[in-house]
Amino acid sequence: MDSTLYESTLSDLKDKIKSYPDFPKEGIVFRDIFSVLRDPACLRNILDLMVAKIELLKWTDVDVVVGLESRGFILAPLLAVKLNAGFVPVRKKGRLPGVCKEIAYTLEYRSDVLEIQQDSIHQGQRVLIIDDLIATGGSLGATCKLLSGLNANVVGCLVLLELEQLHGSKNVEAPVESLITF
Ligand SMILES: O=P(O)(O)OC[C@H]1O[C@H](OP(=O)(O)OP(=O)(O)O)[C@H](O)[C@@H]1O
Ligand SMILES: Nc1ncnc2[nH]cnc12
Repeated sequence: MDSTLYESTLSDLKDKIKSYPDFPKEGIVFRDIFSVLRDPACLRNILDLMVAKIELLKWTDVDVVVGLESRGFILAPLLAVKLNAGFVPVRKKGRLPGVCKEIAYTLEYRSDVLEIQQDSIHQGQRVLIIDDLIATGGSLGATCKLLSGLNANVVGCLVLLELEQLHGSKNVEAPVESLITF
């Protein structure tokens, strides 16, 4: 994709993302990806732009795409198909059967526990982590730690939106890239 088209498509997407002040708590400005996903052209553009970014970063050679529950589950499997990779979920505690590894974490507006199935990734597999958004980096940081515990080779994390002022990538041990910053 040529760089002028890339930039204008991103700028158009950014303009269409709706923001909700004081949701889900006072002081949080909630950036709602569903306001663009419902538009078929925007959904297609998001996918194309994410693939273009992955190609630019040379992150294409991956075995597994990991997605974070729940909004990460929308984009991760779509990208896994494009990259000819498998999809592995990281879920909130108590939802995955079998032996799981867990980690407690804090995000912009609450705390929780994340889990991954122990047999879902093999030692040395190349992993790309996908989520909709990075705020404090709590969720992606915890996911990287879970994957380190499975001896995975995390190539990087790609998100659609980054909340720049929170400097979330500092809390993530793998490289973090985003398409749109607020
Ligand atoms: O960088 P952080 O501070 O960790 O925040 C980012 C996370 O917050 C949201 O998840 P959340 O679990 O709140 O909601 P969801 O279940 O709708 O994805 C979002 O989808 C990211 O995963
Ligand atoms: N400000 C925000 N908007 C949407 N999702 C979020 N997850 C964490 N912080 C968020």
